Amino acid sequence: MADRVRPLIAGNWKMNGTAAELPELKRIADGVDGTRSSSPYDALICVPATLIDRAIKTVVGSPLAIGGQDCHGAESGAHTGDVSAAMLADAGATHVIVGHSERRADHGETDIDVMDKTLAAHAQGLTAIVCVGETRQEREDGQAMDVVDTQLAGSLPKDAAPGNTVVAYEPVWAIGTGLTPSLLDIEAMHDHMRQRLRERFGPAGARFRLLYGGSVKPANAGEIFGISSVDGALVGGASLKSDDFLAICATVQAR
Ligand SMILES: O=C(CO)COP(=O)(O)O
Repeated sequence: MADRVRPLIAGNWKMNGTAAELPELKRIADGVDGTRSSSPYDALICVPATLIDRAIKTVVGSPLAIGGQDCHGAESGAHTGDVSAAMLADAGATHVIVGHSERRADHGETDIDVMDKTLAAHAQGLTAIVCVGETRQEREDGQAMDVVDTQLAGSLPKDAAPGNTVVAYEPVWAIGTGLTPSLLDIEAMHDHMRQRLRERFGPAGARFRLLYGGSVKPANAGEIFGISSVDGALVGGASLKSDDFLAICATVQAR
């Protein structure tokens, strides 16, 4: 336990959330334990870019951090509709999700794009949460680890370090489906990723936080956090409800 990495419970609100949901965010902020230094875990909600500024004001004084869900790889310029890492940092975000499978699928983002976004995040002092994960077909074909290896190698820049980068393993087929890999499969993938990070980053590779994401709920969080190579979760649907998100946080504390 003592040598375990400090857990991070991160919520991804995706394209959900307007001013009407700020009271729900406040309930999460009020329910997250302790102060940043006394809490046994870090908690984060990644809200839509339009809500970051108001979210920061809503959670002020609580240990809950606020992040964005994507950033452009460029510092600024002619990219209509995009948001830069500098804009997220300016709004008060401390983290940003990059390479989520929904962006890889909906916007054709490649590993090179994800690496650029990660670098852009780092340049602004943001922690990048880099998402990787296989499709159902890739898992059925026995390719899951190869796919994740390629994504990790291609998306993580040389400057990635435990202090500026978190890796989230999110099997595409587990997202929003209620399906999850077996505990043994999650453990095998996380152990495998840890090994790859050690090979590439040396001793620092042991300290990157490795999150699991995909249908994490209060009912399964305890057993998932029981896996020693799982350092927290990236939670979608259940992060929209304060009761569910806080119940997931409570299971981390109990592990
Ligand atoms: O995509 C996810 C988090 O980024 C997971 O979403 P769900 O928890 O809704 O499956």
